Amino acid sequence: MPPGNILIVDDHKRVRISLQMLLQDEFDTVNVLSNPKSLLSELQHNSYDIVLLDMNFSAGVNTGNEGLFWMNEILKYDPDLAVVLLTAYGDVELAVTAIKQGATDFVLKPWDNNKLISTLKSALSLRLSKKKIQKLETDKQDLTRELNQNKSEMIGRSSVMMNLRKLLQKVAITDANVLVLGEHGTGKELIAREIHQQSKRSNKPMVSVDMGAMSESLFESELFGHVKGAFTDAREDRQGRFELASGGTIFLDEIGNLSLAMQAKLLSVLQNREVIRVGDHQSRRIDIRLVCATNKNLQEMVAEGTFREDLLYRINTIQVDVPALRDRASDIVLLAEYFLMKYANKYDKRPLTYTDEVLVKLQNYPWPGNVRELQHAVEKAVILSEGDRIASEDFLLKQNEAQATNLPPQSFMEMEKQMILTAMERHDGNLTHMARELGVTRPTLYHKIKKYDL
Ligand SMILES: Nc1ncnc2c1ncn2[C@@H]1O[C@H](COP(=O)(O)OP(=O)(O)OP(=O)(O)O)[C@@H](O)[C@H]1O
Repeated sequence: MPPGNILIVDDHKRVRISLQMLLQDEFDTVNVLSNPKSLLSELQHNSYDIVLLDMNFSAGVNTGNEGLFWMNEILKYDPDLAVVLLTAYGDVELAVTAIKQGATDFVLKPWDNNKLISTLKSALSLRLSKKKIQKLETDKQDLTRELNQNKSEMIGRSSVMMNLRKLLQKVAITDANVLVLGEHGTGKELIAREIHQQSKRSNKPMVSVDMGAMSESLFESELFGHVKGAFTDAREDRQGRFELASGGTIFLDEIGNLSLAMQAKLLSVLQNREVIRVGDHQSRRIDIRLVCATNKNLQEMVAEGTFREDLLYRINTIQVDVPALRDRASDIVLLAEYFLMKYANKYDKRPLTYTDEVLVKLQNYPWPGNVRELQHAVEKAVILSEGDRIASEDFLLKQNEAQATNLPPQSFMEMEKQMILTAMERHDGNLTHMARELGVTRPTLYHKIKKYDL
Protein backbone atom coordinates (compact mmCIF):
# COMPACT_ATOMS: atom_id res chain seq x y z
CA MET A 1 0.00 0.00 0.00
CA PRO A 2 1.47 3.44 -0.81
CA PRO A 3 2.20 5.35 2.42
CA GLY A 4 -0.29 8.18 2.84
CA ASN A 5 -0.35 11.63 4.38
CA ILE A 6 -1.65 12.13 7.87
CA LEU A 7 -2.59 15.20 9.91
CA ILE A 8 -2.71 15.01 13.72
CA VAL A 9 -4.91 17.56 15.47
CA ASP A 10 -4.49 17.67 19.25
CA ASP A 11 -4.00 20.51 21.72
CA HIS A 12 -1.60 18.57 23.94
CA LYS A 13 1.98 19.09 22.88
CA ARG A 14 3.11 15.81 24.49
CA VAL A 15 0.49 13.83 22.54
CA ARG A 16 1.43 15.51 19.28
CA ILE A 17 5.14 14.82 19.72
CA SER A 18 4.76 11.18 20.66
CA LEU A 19 2.25 10.50 17.86
CA GLN A 20 4.46 12.18 15.31
CA MET A 21 7.48 10.15 16.42
CA LEU A 22 5.49 6.93 16.29
CA LEU A 23 3.92 7.53 12.89
CA GLN A 24 6.63 9.18 10.86
CA ASP A 25 8.20 5.87 9.90
CA GLU A 26 4.85 4.48 8.81
CA PHE A 27 3.46 7.29 6.64
CA ASP A 28 4.74 9.64 3.96
CA THR A 29 3.93 12.89 5.70
CA VAL A 30 2.94 13.35 9.33
CA ASN A 31 1.99 16.92 10.18
CA VAL A 32 0.58 18.27 13.42
CA LEU A 33 -1.84 21.01 14.33
CA SER A 34 -2.52 22.29 17.82
CA ASN A 35 -5.60 24.35 17.09
CA PRO A 36 -8.47 22.99 14.95
CA LYS A 37 -9.37 26.54 13.89
CA SER A 38 -6.66 26.39 11.21
CA LEU A 39 -7.80 22.90 10.11
CA LEU A 40 -9.60 23.92 6.93
CA SER A 41 -6.85 26.16 5.65
CA GLU A 42 -4.36 23.34 6.35
CA LEU A 43 -6.52 20.91 4.32
CA GLN A 44 -6.70 23.40 1.48
CA HIS A 45 -2.93 23.82 1.35
CA ASN A 46 -1.80 20.20 1.77
CA SER A 47 -3.23 16.96 0.56
CA TYR A 48 -4.09 14.50 3.35
CA ASP A 49 -5.54 11.01 3.43
CA ILE A 50 -6.26 10.76 7.15
CA VAL A 51 -6.98 13.24 9.92
CA LEU A 52 -6.31 11.90 13.42
CA LEU A 53 -8.52 14.17 15.46
CA ASP A 54 -8.79 14.64 19.19
CA MET A 55 -12.37 14.71 20.50
CA ASN A 56 -11.86 17.32 23.21
CA PHE A 57 -10.14 20.63 22.82
CA SER A 58 -11.17 23.35 25.31
CA ALA A 59 -9.49 22.41 28.56
CA GLY A 60 -11.97 21.18 31.13
CA VAL A 61 -14.92 20.75 28.75
CA ASN A 62 -15.03 17.10 27.84
CA THR A 63 -18.30 16.88 25.96
CA GLY A 64 -16.60 15.86 22.71
CA ASN A 65 -18.81 18.28 20.78
CA GLU A 66 -15.76 20.17 19.53
CA GLY A 67 -14.46 16.93 18.03
CA LEU A 68 -17.82 16.20 16.35
CA PHE A 69 -18.05 19.76 15.08
CA TRP A 70 -14.58 19.66 13.51
CA MET A 71 -15.13 16.20 12.12
CA ASN A 72 -18.23 17.42 10.29
CA GLU A 73 -16.32 20.42 8.96
CA ILE A 74 -13.64 18.07 7.57
CA LEU A 75 -16.22 15.82 5.92
CA LYS A 76 -18.02 18.80 4.46
CA TYR A 77 -14.72 19.79 2.87
CA ASP A 78 -13.94 16.28 1.57
CA PRO A 79 -16.47 13.50 2.27
CA ASP A 80 -13.90 10.84 1.33
CA LEU A 81 -11.21 11.92 3.84
CA ALA A 82 -10.64 9.35 6.56
CA VAL A 83 -11.21 10.83 10.03
CA VAL A 84 -9.98 8.74 12.94
CA LEU A 85 -10.90 10.03 16.40
CA LEU A 86 -8.83 9.97 19.56
CA THR A 87 -11.22 9.55 22.46
CA ALA A 88 -10.74 9.33 26.17
CA TYR A 89 -11.75 6.19 28.00
CA GLY A 90 -15.50 6.37 28.72
CA ASP A 91 -16.26 8.29 25.53
CA VAL A 92 -17.17 5.20 23.56
CA GLU A 93 -20.81 6.21 23.16
CA LEU A 94 -19.67 9.50 21.69
CA ALA A 95 -17.30 7.67 19.36
CA VAL A 96 -20.20 5.54 18.10
CA THR A 97 -22.18 8.70 17.38
CA ALA A 98 -19.17 10.03 15.48
CA ILE A 99 -18.96 6.88 13.38
CA LYS A 100 -22.64 7.19 12.53
CA GLN A 101 -21.90 10.73 11.34
CA GLY A 102 -19.06 9.63 9.07
CA ALA A 103 -15.89 9.01 11.12
CA THR A 104 -13.88 6.07 9.80
CA ASP A 105 -12.80 4.73 13.19
CA PHE A 106 -11.74 5.71 16.72
CA VAL A 107 -8.84 4.91 19.05
CA LEU A 108 -8.99 5.06 22.83
CA LYS A 109 -6.46 7.03 24.86
CA PRO A 110 -4.06 5.86 26.11
CA TRP A 111 -3.48 4.07 22.88
CA ASP A 112 -1.73 0.86 22.09
CA ASN A 113 0.93 1.64 19.45
CA ASN A 114 0.41 -1.39 17.26
CA LYS A 115 -3.35 -1.08 17.37
CA LEU A 116 -3.19 2.61 16.49
CA ILE A 117 -0.95 1.92 13.47
CA SER A 118 -3.15 -0.89 12.20
CA THR A 119 -6.32 1.25 12.61
CA LEU A 120 -4.69 4.06 10.63
CA LYS A 121 -3.50 1.66 7.93
CA SER A 122 -7.01 0.27 7.46
CA ALA A 123 -8.38 3.81 7.33
CA LEU A 124 -5.81 4.62 4.65
CA SER A 125 -6.70 1.59 2.59
CA LEU A 126 -10.39 2.57 2.78
CA ARG A 127 -9.53 6.10 1.75
CA LEU A 128 -7.48 4.86 -1.21
CA SER A 129 -10.20 2.56 -2.49
CA LYS A 130 -12.75 5.39 -2.19
CA LYS A 131 -10.38 7.56 -4.22
CA LYS A 132 -10.03 4.79 -6.81
CA ILE A 133 -13.81 4.43 -7.09
CA GLN A 134 -14.16 8.19 -7.39
CA LYS A 135 -11.53 8.22 -10.15
CA LEU A 136 -13.26 5.37 -11.98
CA GLU A 137 -16.56 7.21 -11.70
CA THR A 138 -15.04 10.42 -13.12
CA ASP A 139 -13.29 8.44 -15.87
CA LYS A 140 -16.59 6.80 -16.76
CA GLN A 141 -18.33 10.17 -16.92
CA ASP A 142 -15.52 11.64 -19.05
CA LEU A 143 -15.63 8.65 -21.36
CA THR A 144 -19.40 8.88 -21.74
CA ARG A 145 -19.11 12.59 -22.47
CA GLU A 146 -16.36 11.97 -25.00
CA LEU A 147 -18.22 9.14 -26.72
CA ASN A 148 -21.36 11.20 -26.91
CA GLN A 149 -19.48 14.25 -28.16
CA ASN A 150 -17.71 12.17 -30.74
CA LYS A 151 -20.81 12.29 -32.87
CA SER A 152 -19.82 11.42 -36.35
CA GLU A 153 -22.14 13.42 -38.49
CA MET A 154 -24.61 11.48 -40.57
CA ILE A 155 -24.09 12.69 -44.11
CA GLY A 156 -26.70 12.34 -46.83
CA ARG A 157 -29.19 14.55 -48.62
CA SER A 158 -30.83 11.98 -50.86
CA SER A 159 -34.56 11.73 -50.30
CA VAL A 160 -34.23 8.32 -48.61
CA MET A 161 -31.74 9.74 -46.12
CA MET A 162 -33.93 12.79 -45.48
CA ASN A 163 -36.87 10.50 -44.73
CA LEU A 164 -34.69 8.32 -42.55
CA ARG A 165 -33.60 11.37 -40.54
CA LYS A 166 -37.24 12.37 -39.99
CA LEU A 167 -38.03 8.87 -38.79
CA LEU A 168 -35.07 8.91 -36.39
CA GLN A 169 -36.20 12.21 -34.90
CA LYS A 170 -39.62 10.77 -34.15
CA VAL A 171 -38.32 7.48 -32.80
CA ALA A 172 -35.32 8.68 -30.79
CA ILE A 173 -37.32 10.52 -28.12
CA THR A 174 -39.37 7.43 -27.30
CA ASP A 175 -37.98 4.39 -25.51
CA ALA A 176 -39.17 2.07 -28.31
CA ASN A 177 -36.98 -0.88 -29.32
CA VAL A 178 -35.45 -0.22 -32.73
CA LEU A 179 -34.21 -2.73 -35.29
CA VAL A 180 -31.83 -1.26 -37.88
CA LEU A 181 -31.52 -3.28 -41.09
CA GLY A 182 -29.05 -2.81 -43.91
CA GLU A 183 -26.01 -4.19 -45.68
CA HIS A 184 -22.54 -4.10 -44.12
CA GLY A 185 -21.07 -0.62 -43.83
CA THR A 186 -24.30 1.27 -44.55
CA GLY A 187 -24.11 3.14 -41.23
CA LYS A 188 -26.28 1.04 -38.91
CA GLU A 189 -24.11 1.70 -35.88
CA LEU A 190 -23.99 5.40 -36.74
CA ILE A 191 -27.78 5.39 -36.77
CA ALA A 192 -27.89 3.64 -33.39
CA ARG A 193 -25.60 6.37 -32.03
CA GLU A 194 -27.81 9.06 -33.55
CA ILE A 195 -30.86 7.53 -31.85
CA HIS A 196 -29.01 7.48 -28.53
CA GLN A 197 -27.75 11.06 -28.89
CA GLN A 198 -31.19 12.39 -29.69
CA SER A 199 -32.80 10.45 -26.84
CA LYS A 200 -33.36 11.51 -23.25
CA ARG A 201 -30.73 8.94 -22.26
CA SER A 202 -27.93 10.79 -24.07
CA ASN A 203 -26.06 11.69 -20.86
CA LYS A 204 -25.68 7.98 -20.07
CA PRO A 205 -23.54 5.52 -22.04
CA MET A 206 -24.41 3.64 -25.19
CA VAL A 207 -22.87 0.19 -24.88
CA SER A 208 -22.24 -1.66 -28.16
CA VAL A 209 -22.03 -5.44 -28.27
CA ASP A 210 -20.96 -7.32 -31.37
CA MET A 211 -23.07 -10.45 -31.18
CA GLY A 212 -21.27 -11.84 -34.22
CA ALA A 213 -18.09 -12.13 -32.20
CA MET A 214 -19.78 -13.64 -29.14
CA SER A 215 -19.06 -17.29 -28.39
CA GLU A 216 -21.74 -19.46 -26.81
CA SER A 217 -19.63 -19.89 -23.68
CA LEU A 218 -19.00 -16.16 -23.13
CA PHE A 219 -22.46 -14.96 -24.05
CA GLU A 220 -24.09 -15.02 -20.61
CA SER A 221 -21.17 -13.71 -18.62
CA GLU A 222 -20.50 -10.90 -21.14
CA LEU A 223 -24.09 -9.79 -21.32
CA PHE A 224 -25.41 -10.52 -17.85
CA GLY A 225 -22.19 -10.50 -15.76
CA HIS A 226 -20.89 -13.04 -13.28
CA VAL A 227 -20.03 -13.38 -9.60
CA LYS A 228 -16.62 -14.29 -8.23
CA GLY A 229 -15.96 -18.04 -8.49
CA ALA A 230 -18.78 -18.69 -10.99
CA PHE A 231 -16.16 -20.31 -13.26
CA THR A 232 -12.39 -20.77 -13.25
CA ASP A 233 -11.51 -17.32 -14.62
CA ALA A 234 -14.12 -15.43 -12.62
CA ARG A 235 -11.72 -13.85 -10.11
CA GLU A 236 -14.10 -11.07 -9.11
CA ASP A 237 -17.70 -9.96 -9.47
CA ARG A 238 -18.28 -8.36 -12.86
CA GLN A 239 -21.18 -6.42 -14.34
CA GLY A 240 -22.45 -7.53 -17.73
CA ARG A 241 -23.07 -5.20 -20.66
CA PHE A 242 -26.76 -4.85 -19.79
CA GLU A 243 -25.90 -3.51 -16.34
CA LEU A 244 -23.16 -1.28 -17.77
CA ALA A 245 -25.71 0.28 -20.13
CA SER A 246 -28.02 1.05 -17.24
CA GLY A 247 -29.91 4.29 -17.80
CA GLY A 248 -28.55 4.40 -21.36
CA THR A 249 -28.78 2.42 -24.58
CA ILE A 250 -27.55 -1.06 -25.43
CA PHE A 251 -26.73 -1.66 -29.09
CA LEU A 252 -26.76 -5.32 -30.10
CA ASP A 253 -25.03 -5.50 -33.47
CA GLU A 254 -25.27 -8.57 -35.75
CA ILE A 255 -28.27 -9.87 -33.82
CA GLY A 256 -28.97 -12.29 -36.70
CA ASN A 257 -25.81 -14.24 -35.79
CA LEU A 258 -27.10 -15.53 -32.44
CA SER A 259 -27.71 -19.24 -32.01
CA LEU A 260 -31.20 -20.35 -30.99
CA ALA A 261 -29.97 -21.07 -27.45
CA MET A 262 -28.56 -17.55 -27.08
CA GLN A 263 -31.75 -16.09 -28.57
CA ALA A 264 -33.80 -17.84 -25.87
CA LYS A 265 -31.64 -16.39 -23.08
CA LEU A 266 -31.77 -12.92 -24.57
CA LEU A 267 -35.52 -13.07 -25.00
CA SER A 268 -36.04 -14.02 -21.39
CA VAL A 269 -33.97 -11.02 -20.20
CA LEU A 270 -35.84 -8.66 -22.51
CA GLN A 271 -39.20 -9.98 -21.36
CA ASN A 272 -38.44 -9.80 -17.65
CA ARG A 273 -36.29 -6.68 -17.83
CA GLU A 274 -33.90 -8.21 -15.33
CA VAL A 275 -30.62 -10.08 -15.45
CA ILE A 276 -29.12 -12.71 -13.19
CA ARG A 277 -25.31 -12.71 -13.15
CA VAL A 278 -23.76 -16.12 -13.85
CA GLY A 279 -23.37 -17.93 -10.52
CA ASP A 280 -25.77 -15.60 -8.70
CA HIS A 281 -29.32 -16.10 -7.43
CA GLN A 282 -30.34 -12.51 -7.15
CA SER A 283 -31.99 -10.87 -10.15
CA ARG A 284 -31.18 -7.25 -10.99
CA ARG A 285 -33.51 -4.85 -12.78
CA ILE A 286 -32.18 -3.29 -15.95
CA ASP A 287 -33.15 0.05 -17.35
CA ILE A 288 -32.02 0.09 -20.97
CA ARG A 289 -33.14 1.24 -24.38
CA LEU A 290 -32.61 -1.50 -26.92
CA VAL A 291 -31.33 -0.94 -30.45
CA CYS A 292 -30.42 -3.99 -32.57
CA ALA A 293 -28.94 -4.27 -36.04
CA THR A 294 -28.28 -6.90 -38.64
CA ASN A 295 -27.57 -7.34 -42.32
CA LYS A 296 -29.53 -10.61 -42.33
CA ASN A 297 -33.11 -11.03 -43.44
CA LEU A 298 -34.71 -11.91 -40.12
CA GLN A 299 -38.15 -12.61 -41.62
CA GLU A 300 -36.57 -15.24 -43.85
CA MET A 301 -34.68 -16.65 -40.88
CA VAL A 302 -37.96 -16.90 -38.96
CA ALA A 303 -39.48 -18.81 -41.88
CA GLU A 304 -36.45 -21.15 -41.92
CA GLY A 305 -36.68 -21.61 -38.16
CA THR A 306 -33.27 -20.09 -37.41
CA PHE A 307 -34.57 -16.93 -35.71
CA ARG A 308 -37.27 -16.87 -33.04
CA GLU A 309 -40.38 -15.05 -34.13
CA ASP A 310 -41.15 -13.90 -30.56
CA LEU A 311 -37.67 -12.36 -30.31
CA LEU A 312 -38.10 -10.60 -33.64
CA TYR A 313 -41.38 -9.03 -32.46
CA ARG A 314 -39.76 -7.95 -29.23
CA ILE A 315 -36.86 -6.15 -30.93
CA ASN A 316 -38.54 -4.60 -33.95
CA THR A 317 -41.10 -2.23 -32.47
CA ILE A 318 -39.70 0.21 -35.00
CA GLN A 319 -37.79 -0.99 -38.05
CA VAL A 320 -35.30 1.31 -39.76
CA ASP A 321 -34.12 0.28 -43.23
CA VAL A 322 -30.81 1.77 -44.27
CA PRO A 323 -30.37 1.85 -48.05
CA ALA A 324 -27.24 0.55 -49.75
CA LEU A 325 -24.99 3.33 -51.02
CA ARG A 326 -25.58 2.37 -54.67
CA ASP A 327 -29.32 3.03 -54.10
CA ARG A 328 -28.65 6.62 -53.06
CA ALA A 329 -26.09 7.51 -55.66
CA SER A 330 -26.61 11.22 -55.11
CA ASP A 331 -24.95 10.84 -51.69
CA ILE A 332 -21.74 9.38 -53.11
CA VAL A 333 -20.16 12.70 -54.08
CA LEU A 334 -21.31 14.32 -50.84
CA LEU A 335 -19.80 11.54 -48.73
CA ALA A 336 -16.64 11.50 -50.86
CA GLU A 337 -16.21 15.26 -50.27
CA TYR A 338 -16.89 14.85 -46.55
CA PHE A 339 -14.27 12.10 -46.17
CA LEU A 340 -11.83 14.05 -48.33
CA MET A 341 -12.10 17.01 -45.96
CA LYS A 342 -11.70 14.73 -42.95
CA TYR A 343 -8.61 12.89 -44.22
CA ALA A 344 -6.98 15.87 -45.91
CA ASN A 345 -7.08 17.46 -42.45
CA LYS A 346 -5.88 14.34 -40.73
CA TYR A 347 -2.92 13.83 -43.06
CA ASP A 348 -2.19 17.53 -43.42
CA LYS A 349 -2.76 17.57 -47.16
CA ARG A 350 -5.04 20.52 -47.62
CA PRO A 351 -6.25 21.79 -50.03
CA LEU A 352 -7.18 18.64 -51.95
CA THR A 353 -9.84 18.25 -54.61
CA TYR A 354 -11.03 15.50 -56.93
CA THR A 355 -10.68 15.56 -60.67
CA ASP A 356 -13.98 15.24 -62.58
CA GLU A 357 -12.79 11.86 -63.78
CA VAL A 358 -12.57 10.62 -60.19
CA LEU A 359 -16.11 11.76 -59.42
CA VAL A 360 -17.39 9.81 -62.41
CA LYS A 361 -15.44 6.76 -61.32
CA LEU A 362 -16.85 6.95 -57.78
CA GLN A 363 -20.42 7.27 -59.00
CA ASN A 364 -20.08 4.38 -61.43
CA TYR A 365 -18.81 2.03 -58.78
CA PRO A 366 -21.39 -0.16 -56.97
CA TRP A 367 -19.76 0.08 -53.49
CA PRO A 368 -20.44 -3.43 -52.23
CA GLY A 369 -18.89 -2.43 -48.90
CA ASN A 370 -21.06 0.72 -48.83
CA VAL A 371 -20.03 3.85 -46.91
CA ARG A 372 -17.24 2.04 -45.06
CA GLU A 373 -15.63 1.04 -48.36
CA LEU A 374 -15.91 4.58 -49.69
CA GLN A 375 -14.43 5.96 -46.49
CA HIS A 376 -11.43 3.62 -46.66
CA ALA A 377 -10.96 4.24 -50.40
CA VAL A 378 -10.84 8.01 -49.82
CA GLU A 379 -8.43 7.64 -46.91
CA LYS A 380 -6.07 5.56 -49.04
CA ALA A 381 -6.39 7.95 -51.97
CA VAL A 382 -5.52 10.91 -49.74
CA ILE A 383 -2.43 9.10 -48.49
CA LEU A 384 -1.36 8.18 -52.04
CA SER A 385 -2.15 11.56 -53.61
CA GLU A 386 0.57 13.88 -54.85
CA GLY A 387 -0.12 17.57 -55.36
CA ASP A 388 -3.51 19.10 -54.74
CA ARG A 389 -5.70 16.92 -57.00
CA ILE A 390 -6.80 13.36 -56.34
CA ALA A 391 -6.43 11.43 -59.56
CA SER A 392 -8.25 8.34 -60.72
CA GLU A 393 -5.23 6.08 -60.16
CA ASP A 394 -5.15 7.08 -56.48
CA PHE A 395 -8.35 5.09 -56.04
CA LEU A 396 -7.79 1.40 -55.64
CA LEU A 397 -11.27 -0.04 -55.94
CA LYS A 398 -11.93 -3.72 -55.36
CA GLN A 399 -14.00 -4.33 -58.46
CA ASN A 400 -13.73 -2.89 -61.89
CA GLU A 401 -16.46 -0.31 -61.65
CA ALA A 402 -17.81 -0.38 -65.19
CA GLN A 403 -17.81 -4.15 -65.24
CA ALA A 404 -19.51 -4.30 -61.86
CA THR A 405 -22.42 -2.08 -62.71
CA ASN A 406 -22.77 -3.22 -66.29
CA LEU A 407 -23.29 0.39 -67.16
CA PRO A 408 -21.62 1.93 -70.16
CA PRO A 409 -19.05 4.46 -68.94
CA GLN A 410 -20.57 7.92 -68.92
CA SER A 411 -18.98 11.29 -69.03
CA PHE A 412 -19.23 13.41 -65.92
CA MET A 413 -21.51 15.89 -67.72
CA GLU A 414 -23.87 13.16 -68.88
CA MET A 415 -24.08 11.79 -65.36
CA GLU A 416 -24.68 15.17 -63.82
CA LYS A 417 -27.41 15.88 -66.37
CA GLN A 418 -29.00 12.53 -65.60
CA MET A 419 -28.94 13.15 -61.87
CA ILE A 420 -30.57 16.55 -62.28
CA LEU A 421 -33.28 15.08 -64.51
CA THR A 422 -34.02 12.34 -61.96
CA ALA A 423 -34.22 14.87 -59.13
CA MET A 424 -36.42 17.10 -61.27
CA GLU A 425 -38.86 14.30 -61.80
CA ARG A 426 -38.84 13.28 -58.17
CA HIS A 427 -39.45 16.80 -56.85
CA ASP A 428 -41.73 18.05 -59.62
CA GLY A 429 -39.18 20.67 -60.58
CA ASN A 430 -39.02 22.21 -57.06
CA LEU A 431 -35.56 23.82 -57.13
CA THR A 432 -35.12 24.05 -53.36
CA HIS A 433 -35.87 20.36 -52.83
CA MET A 434 -33.75 19.35 -55.81
CA ALA A 435 -30.78 21.41 -54.63
CA ARG A 436 -31.02 19.85 -51.19
CA GLU A 437 -31.05 16.35 -52.58
CA LEU A 438 -28.17 16.99 -54.94
CA GLY A 439 -26.10 18.74 -52.31
CA VAL A 440 -25.60 21.97 -54.28
CA THR A 441 -26.80 25.53 -53.75
CA ARG A 442 -29.91 26.75 -55.55
CA PRO A 443 -27.99 29.22 -57.80
CA THR A 444 -25.52 26.45 -58.82
CA LEU A 445 -28.42 24.17 -59.70
CA TYR A 446 -30.12 26.93 -61.67
CA HIS A 447 -26.90 27.59 -63.55
CA LYS A 448 -26.51 23.88 -64.41
CA ILE A 449 -30.14 23.57 -65.59
CA LYS A 450 -29.52 26.47 -67.95
CA LYS A 451 -26.20 25.01 -69.08
CA TYR A 452 -27.77 21.67 -70.00
CA ASP A 453 -30.87 23.30 -71.35
CA LEU A 454 -33.20 21.15 -69.22
N1 LIG B 1 -24.27 8.62 -43.57
C1 LIG B 1 -23.01 8.57 -43.14
N2 LIG B 1 -22.31 9.70 -42.97
C2 LIG B 1 -21.03 9.67 -42.55
N3 LIG B 1 -20.37 8.56 -42.24
C3 LIG B 1 -21.01 7.40 -42.39
C4 LIG B 1 -22.37 7.33 -42.84
N4 LIG B 1 -22.74 6.05 -42.87
C5 LIG B 1 -21.68 5.33 -42.46
N5 LIG B 1 -20.64 6.12 -42.16
C6 LIG B 1 -19.32 5.70 -41.70
O1 LIG B 1 -19.05 4.46 -42.33
C7 LIG B 1 -18.43 3.54 -41.43
C8 LIG B 1 -19.30 2.30 -41.31
O2 LIG B 1 -20.50 2.65 -40.62
P1 LIG B 1 -21.16 1.70 -39.52
O3 LIG B 1 -20.11 1.00 -38.72
O4 LIG B 1 -22.17 2.50 -38.79
O5 LIG B 1 -21.85 0.63 -40.48
P2 LIG B 1 -22.63 -0.69 -40.10
O6 LIG B 1 -23.79 -0.75 -41.01
O7 LIG B 1 -22.91 -0.73 -38.65
O8 LIG B 1 -21.56 -1.78 -40.50
P3 LIG B 1 -21.53 -3.35 -40.11
O9 LIG B 1 -22.78 -3.97 -40.63
O10 LIG B 1 -20.31 -3.85 -40.84
O11 LIG B 1 -21.40 -3.41 -38.62
C9 LIG B 1 -18.27 4.28 -40.12
O12 LIG B 1 -16.99 4.82 -40.04
C10 LIG B 1 -19.31 5.40 -40.21
O13 LIG B 1 -18.92 6.50 -39.44
